[in-house]
Amino acid sequence: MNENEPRGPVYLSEERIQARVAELAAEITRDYAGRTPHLIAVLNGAFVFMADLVRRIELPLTLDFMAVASYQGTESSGEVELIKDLGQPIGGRDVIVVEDIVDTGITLEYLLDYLHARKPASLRVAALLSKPARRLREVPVDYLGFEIENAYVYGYGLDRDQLDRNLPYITSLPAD
Ligand SMILES: O=P(O)(O)OC[C@H]1O[C@H](OP(=O)(O)OP(=O)(O)O)[C@H](O)[C@@H]1O
Ligand SMILES: Nc1nc2[nH]cnc2c(=O)[nH]1
Ligand SMILES: [Mg+2]
Repeated sequence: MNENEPRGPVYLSEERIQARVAELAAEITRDYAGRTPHLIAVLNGAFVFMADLVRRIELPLTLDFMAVASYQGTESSGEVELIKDLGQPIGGRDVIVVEDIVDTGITLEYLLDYLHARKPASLRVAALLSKPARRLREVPVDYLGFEIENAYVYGYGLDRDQLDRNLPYITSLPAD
């Protein structure tokens, strides 16, 4: 079998992802006209989405990365651990948090509390994927790529036991 063949159903093709990322970037470009947004991606999962998104935003911008972890394998531990803090202050900045997926919402809730306390001028969220069926915390997503059903997905930055983050499309684990 070809190593690059999808293992499960292709959930979202590379073409669909790229088209949607371009739409989100156009919305951000319109909404932040005249400003210099500061994008903060959440490592590791959001690194691919972040790289594609920023290259399509037609504005001056700055960016940073934070790292948190709450998942072991495919299950959330329910506790968020800060692994890498902000590299630059965000006081007075127009911050956009960039996430690959909002699942239970626990990670995003933690991040929004953490960032809000540092007094940005504004704070919004861009997430490629959302799984509303799994939500345990109510969290805002201002720029959403796709709402998806309750399946464990991977590829395009998202991992399957740390592997497959490099797939250019998104696929899913077959149901048990
Ligand atoms: O809404 P939640 O249930 O909190 O889940 C979403 C978070 O889980 C994943 O990250 P993970 O902690 O697995 O680390 P990773 O980004 O390094 O894959 C994903 O990238 C989100 O950050
Ligand atoms: N890779 C991956 N990470 C997640 N973190 C929370 N939900 C998911 C998911 O569906 N896939
Ligand atoms: Mg993550």
